Formats: sequence, structure tokens, C-alpha cells
Amino acid sequence: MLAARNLSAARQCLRSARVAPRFVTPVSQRGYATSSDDVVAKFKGQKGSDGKYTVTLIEGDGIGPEISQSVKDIFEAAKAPIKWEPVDVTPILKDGKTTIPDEAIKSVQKNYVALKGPLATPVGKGHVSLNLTLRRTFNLFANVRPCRSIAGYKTPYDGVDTVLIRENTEGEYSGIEHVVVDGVVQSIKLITKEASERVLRFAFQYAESINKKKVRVVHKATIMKMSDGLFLNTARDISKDFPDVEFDAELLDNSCLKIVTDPTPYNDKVLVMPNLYGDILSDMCAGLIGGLGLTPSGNIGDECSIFEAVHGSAPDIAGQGLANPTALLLSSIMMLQHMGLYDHAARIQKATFDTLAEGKALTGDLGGKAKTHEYAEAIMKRL
Ligand SMILES: NC(=O)C1=CN([C@@H]2O[C@H](COP(=O)(O)OP(=O)(O)OC[C@H]3O[C@@H](n4cnc5c(N)ncnc54)[C@H](O)[C@@H]3O)[C@@H](O)[C@H]2O)C=CC1
Ligand SMILES: O=C(O)CCC(=O)C(=O)O
Ligand SMILES: [Mg+2]
Repeated sequence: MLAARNLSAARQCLRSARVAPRFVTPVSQRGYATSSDDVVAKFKGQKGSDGKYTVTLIEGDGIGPEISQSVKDIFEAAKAPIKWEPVDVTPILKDGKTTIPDEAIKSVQKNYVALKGPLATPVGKGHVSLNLTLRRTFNLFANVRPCRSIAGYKTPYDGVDTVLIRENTEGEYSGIEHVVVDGVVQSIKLITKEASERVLRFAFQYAESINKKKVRVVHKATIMKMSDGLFLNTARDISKDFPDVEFDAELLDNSCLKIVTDPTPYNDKVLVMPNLYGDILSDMCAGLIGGLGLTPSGNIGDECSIFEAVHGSAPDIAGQGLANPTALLLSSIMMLQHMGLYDHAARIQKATFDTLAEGKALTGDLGGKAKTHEYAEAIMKRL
């Protein structure tokens, strides 16, 4: 009884502590704003004697090395104060479990931040997803996936500005599966109150920090009454701690229909949802603005964060210089903003958006003829 009361008091204390404003830096400078002034201060302490910050780099599979090269070239041209620390994440088997090498883990823990290219996951048999392994290893509980229309690049949808936050450690992605009897398998969707609380609280704080004062939970608690029900009820509880943020909920299928019909009513909201729904909806949103070559993301944790594109390793175009590096580049801009390097982020972002708007050096996915490196060079010329 006493323990329960202590736990509840501790939770209450945590709630009030975290509701306090987290930023001094004005929102106009913070851009994607995934961190706080405290986190920025932590990075300042990481600055080396050469004036540079070390960032772990996981180049990834398929198109990963090509798009990573573009980011490295553009950062060099922009004189961004980043020293890359490349690590190998080839999976190893440890105590019967797939894991990533210790050096990679230590590098991210030391640097607090990584930029990551896509990692391929074999279908069916084979190693578990290394993307999930990384998210779980570093407890990167919130996956922030913004999706904004690119000025000058016309799609059937104008002025898209959605932000989706995906629970990043459990749900349908838990990978707990077993054979019940031959021909019958069971896959467990694990939802805990603790992980739900963590990502929901982040979503409310994030909404406040980017001045989108509405949070919408996307769920299917009509069918998954217990699991999505727990997520939704937890959201209702957490919303009471954020009286200035409007809160509502919507069924996933209805959200899909409404977003592809007209995404603009979603511009003033932060959408938050269990893992798989966020996975699917974020690819869908990318389709609204021109495809997966354009959408960034940040996997955010309390200790460290990993920034990566929404897309995968694109084996159909790998090794041919056809990939659009914009999604990884925008992820690296999110990363700079996360670290408080706002001026460098703004310069690279402007050069990128101006290049896209000019439309002379676009990659094939955007209807252009430029190779990956030619598009990167066009950005570099503007820096
Ligand atoms: N976070 C990660 O590292 C992710 C990894 N994956 C993995 O990637 C592999 C391939 O998955 P797919 O289903 O093919 O999805 P995908 O996202 O790799 O590709 C889907 C389609 O989008 C295109 N595309 C993706 N990124 C592009 C870019 N930067 N520029 C131009 N076109 C681009 C591809 O050519 C393809 O036609 C799988 O092994 C999957 O497990 C998938 C999603 C995320
Ligand atoms: O890990 C994977 O293979 C897929 C991950 C994914 O689709 C995503 O993170 O959006
Ligand atoms: Mg995905």
C-alpha cells in the first residue's frame, strides 16, 4: 500500500516536473525541435578542442552509403562542425540473440547522437530488424516523423505539414511470435502503460514546443479494446496534465481516408499512435508530398537519439546513383537542430529547399534526371 502510494507520488512529481517549459530558444529557430535547452547544453559540453562534435554514423545498406556520402559532402561544404564516427552494425549472435557490436553501442552512448542510413531486414527467417534492435537498445521511445510539402514541387496536395509521433519500442513491432500448433501462429501486440505514458507525454510536450496545440491519438480501440484501449485511456489521463493542448482521438481507418482526401486539417495537430500504425501512416504521408525520398525522422530517447530517413534500403535502385538523399539530409538537419546547431541547420536547409524549388537538378523520383551526387553538388554550390 505504502509502495503504491510512493509510486503514485513519484509519478505525480515526474508529471509536474516535466510539464515545465523546456525551451528558451524561440520556436522559429528550433525547426523540428526534438530536444530541449537541457539537451542542447549537454551537446555543448561535447564540443571537442577542434570546435567539432563527434556524431556516430551508420551508413546502412542498399542506397545507404550513396545517400550518406551526399550528406557528408554537403556537411563538409557547409563547414558544419561535425566529425563523423562510422560504426559497423553487422549483426552478431550473442547468447542466442541477435545484437549489434559493442563498439557501435559504445559510440552512440558516448556521442549521444547518431545519423543512420537504412538497414535491410530479411523477410521471414533471418535476423530480427536491426532498426528495431537499435531503437530498443537505446530506448528511443518516440519516433518523430514530420512531413511538409516542398515548395516548388507540385503534388495533388498543397501545404501539407503533418507531424506524426510513433511509439517506437513495442506494440505490433514487439516481434513476440510463436507457433500454437502446425498451421496456427500467434503474434503478440504488447502495449504497456509505461511506454504509452512516455511517448504520449513526449507528444504533448512536443505539441507545446512547436506551437501546434492539438494532440490527436490514432487508434483502433474499437477492435483492440485492451491494447489500443490502454494507449487511448493513458492518453486521456496524460492530457489532463496539459490543459492548454486540445486532445481528441480518431480511428486509424478514418484517419487514412481523411488524410488522403485533404491533409490540411491535420496541419495544426500532432498525431500520436502505436508503433505499426505510425510505420504505415508515415509512408502514406510521404506519398502526399512526393515520396519517401523527402521525409526525415528522429528516434528520440532520454539519453541519446538516432536520426534517419523514413524510407528503407531501396534495393530496387541501390548502387545506381538514383537515390534521393533529401530524406537523410533533412534527418541530418533535424539532428543539427536537436544538438542546438541552428545556424548550420538553417543554411543547409535553405540550400536544399532552394535547389528543390529551382527544379533543375532533381533526382528521378521527383521527375528529374540528376544522379544522387549531381543533386548534392547543386546544393553544395549554394552553400
Ligand atoms: N528504418 C529503416 O532502416 C527501414 C528499413 N527498411 C528495410 O528496407 C528494405 C526495403 O524495403 P522496401 O519495402 O523496398 O521500402 P523502401 O522504403 O526501401 O522503398 C520503397 C520504394 O521507395 C523508393 N525509395 C525509397 N527511398 C528512396 C530514396 N531515398 N530515393 C528514391 N526512391 C526511394 C524505393 O526505390 C522503392 O521503390 C527492407 O529490407 C526493409 O526491411 C524499410 C523501412 C525502413
Ligand atoms: O526495420 C525494418 O525493417 C522496417 C522499419 C520501418 O519500416 C520503419 O522504421 O519505418
Ligand atoms: Mg516503415
